Amino acid sequence: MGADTFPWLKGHGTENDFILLPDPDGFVHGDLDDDLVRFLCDRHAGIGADGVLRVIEGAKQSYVEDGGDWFMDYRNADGSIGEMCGNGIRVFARYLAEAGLVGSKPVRVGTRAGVKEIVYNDDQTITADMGEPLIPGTEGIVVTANGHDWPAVHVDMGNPHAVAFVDDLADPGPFAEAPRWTPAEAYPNGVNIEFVTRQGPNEVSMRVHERGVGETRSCGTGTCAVAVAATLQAGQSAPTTYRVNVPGGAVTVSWRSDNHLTLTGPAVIHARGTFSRTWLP
Ligand SMILES: N[C@@H](CCC[C@H](N)C(=O)O)C(=O)O
Repeated sequence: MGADTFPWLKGHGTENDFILLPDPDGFVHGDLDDDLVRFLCDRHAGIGADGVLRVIEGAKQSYVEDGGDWFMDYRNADGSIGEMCGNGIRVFARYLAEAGLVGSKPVRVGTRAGVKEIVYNDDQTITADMGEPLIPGTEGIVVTANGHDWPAVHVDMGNPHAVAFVDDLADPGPFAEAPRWTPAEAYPNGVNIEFVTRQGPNEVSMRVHERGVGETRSCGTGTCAVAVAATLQAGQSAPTTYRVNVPGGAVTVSWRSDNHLTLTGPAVIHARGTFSRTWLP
């Protein structure tokens, strides 16, 4: 279903890359087809990306009650739905600004994990209010990769995360296999797994294996989960601010005293084109 040809753009935030599909009225793509998402994200046969961000006017979508000004319909590269995407929302906000869709009021972006407010900073970074973390438990979860086991902290940022502190970021290995976790019931819908080393009192480095994608160069919700876990690990409490280094760059996460997290980082749009459905296999 959908139009024979449609416009696309590509952008990234700390090299977590996304294909944007402008669909203001929500009818170009109908209910976005998993096969189309997989094909677009394929790095060999398609355009290549970690996920797809469909841009729909908030009032014209029917996925959530409050779609904000603009709704971000996020899909992982395997076609699955992710409730929220912290790098994606900045790239989405960059697209809105460049397309002239932003007024003088802060933009409210609707997601399946609630509405998030966006601030455009003078230094060209973008800040998203990521809302409050849920911390279902800090004990009992173990992640396994490359023959090693690590205890992990469960932090939910609208989507699920398991954060494991490691001695060396090389330890989890090259992720030839997806890391596993126990108990299975902790994450019935799968999980994003972050491996973290502490670099200083307020600085950490991480690698991530994303649910529905594989290892990526960055994960914004993951950086927030990591900042929460690092704060707790250090015996600190909000307000804290962490620099979180990822393979694709660095972001700043603040855990404010009102319990909201803010995520600040870069976001760029770097390619655009027109896609023809006749190219689909
Ligand atoms: N890359 C994202 C997270 C995308 C969703 C995730 N893979 C999931 O399934 O929860 C980010 O920047 O937060």
